[in-house]
Amino acid sequence: MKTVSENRAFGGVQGVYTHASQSTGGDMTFGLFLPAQAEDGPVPLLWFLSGLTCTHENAMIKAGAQRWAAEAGIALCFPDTSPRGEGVANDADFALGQGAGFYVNATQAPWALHFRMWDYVTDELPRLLFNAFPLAEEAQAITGHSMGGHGALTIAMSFPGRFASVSAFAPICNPTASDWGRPQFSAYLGPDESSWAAHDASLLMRKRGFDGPILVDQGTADQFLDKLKPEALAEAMAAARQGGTFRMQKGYDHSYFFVSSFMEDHVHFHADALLG
Ligand SMILES: N[C@@H](CCC(=O)N[C@@H](CS)C(=O)NCC(=O)O)C(=O)O
Repeated sequence: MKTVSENRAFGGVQGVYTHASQSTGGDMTFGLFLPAQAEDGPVPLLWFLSGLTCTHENAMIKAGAQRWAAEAGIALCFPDTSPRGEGVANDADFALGQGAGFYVNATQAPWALHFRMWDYVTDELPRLLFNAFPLAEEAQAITGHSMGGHGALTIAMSFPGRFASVSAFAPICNPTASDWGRPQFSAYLGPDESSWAAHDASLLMRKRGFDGPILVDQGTADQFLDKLKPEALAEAMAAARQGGTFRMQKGYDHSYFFVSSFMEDHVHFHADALLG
């Protein structure tokens, strides 16, 4: 692992690191914020998974999470959203290929070679982080924006007991029924739609739900509402009798102005679950 940069922030350190990844077969970059409390021992970890077109950097510099995480004594990890590089498959559509890994393990050519973001985020990167940094493996929570909200929700429901809490900002809620989902799952996972269900938060909600608190925020003026399908997740939560909070935020769009507006609430929500 190589250090790209480390900057003092809110009494802690915002770092950026690269490492050779086995799951994606190339170098991967991530951001990690360690609060000052990490100098005295392991701290809880909140994952932030980002959306389409994002690298590790967008949320790190625009979501405004560090201030609240520093106060709560929680670390933040900002993974990249896909493998990258010249030898890595890509597509002219910004919603497929580099910057659009959708947090799945691709099984289809040409994607299967590198696009293994499920393994990367749920297995390889956690192992690396818990070995290299003062982080408490038993105290994890997860959040994300848009495609990253989809990743956060599907990962949280797929690993019962791993995450104390899950939240999402404008998540892609029902990708198997959306233009943000169907083309990508066809490309990455192939035509057999039965393999898609494990990556649809609304279907997982009806099947398993999440054993812990959930917070979802969605702007009513989001330009991508027809693709995000918040109603599918809200209906699934009600049908599954899932405890949780689903908020429609009047007038907010899809941007990081929306994300940063509600970041304090989300970090406090996760801090309550992680620290009691
Ligand atoms: N570039 C796309 C929009 C993609 C987009 O809004 N991406 C969101 C996540 S789904 C984002 O976070 N973009 C990067 C940023 O705002 O920093 C378009 O023109 O329609």
